Amino acid sequence: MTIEQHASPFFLPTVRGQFRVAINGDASLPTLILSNSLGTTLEMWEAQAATFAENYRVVRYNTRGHGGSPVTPGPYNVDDLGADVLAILDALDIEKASFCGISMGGHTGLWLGVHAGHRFDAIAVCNSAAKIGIAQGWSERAATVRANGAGAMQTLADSAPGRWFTEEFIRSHPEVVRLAQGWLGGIAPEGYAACCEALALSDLRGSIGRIATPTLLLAGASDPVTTVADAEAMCAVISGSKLAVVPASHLSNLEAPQAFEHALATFLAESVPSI
Ligand SMILES: O=C(O)CC1=CCC(=O)O1
Repeated sequence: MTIEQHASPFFLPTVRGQFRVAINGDASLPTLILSNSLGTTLEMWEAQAATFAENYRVVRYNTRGHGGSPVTPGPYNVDDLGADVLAILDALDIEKASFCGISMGGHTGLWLGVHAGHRFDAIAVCNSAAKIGIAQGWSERAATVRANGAGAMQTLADSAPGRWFTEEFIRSHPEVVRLAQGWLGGIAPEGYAACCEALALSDLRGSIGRIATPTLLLAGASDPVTTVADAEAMCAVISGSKLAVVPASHLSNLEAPQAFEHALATFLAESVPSI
């Protein structure tokens, strides 16, 4: 397929189904692919797409189960989520890219570093961990969502701000908080539950030491979900990796976009050839 600018999301056919994708930036630039967190959509990267499109062809996609991407019956596993990224790159004829994912998206980035590092110049793992949360918690959340459908998504959206943002940000930026809650409220229950199960099943602690691609571990100083200690633990075992801590909670690209973009831009400039 000829890669053009698709600033508005479109449906990209791949061997693993049709994914909702948006592309910003000139086709001659190196590719940066952005991966969303659980319960959000590619719209979470609006600010970063605008910033990084000056130097990169920015490809955003919705993870399986989310916002127009395939909602196949679960459970999913992280192999599915990683293979989807490779299918999207293949469908766009992109041999090599840089990757930035947040939370579940960052966990997918770790899988890509372990299993397909040759396809990436650089991998940024933001607000994430080699094992996110505890399996039982994710399995229970998946079961609740399956049992209660749209009502459960609304309940999760109501409680999301405390998991995603600091109290100070919730007070000062209610419009951003409402926007993010709206993304979660619109996710298909089966897709959300199936991704919870992927997080329940996945434990990459024993394999991330094999990552040889330049890796950034970006943490939010006030993140209660995936902590600075989680990022430090990954940094200790991924050879040559870098650590950055930004003043934010879990959705740090929304809460501290300037600090997030500065850390990511610095890392990419050091890691990506010809930038
Ligand atoms: O529970 C949440 O909403 C936070 C979260 C954990 C993994 C992820 O992607 O988001």
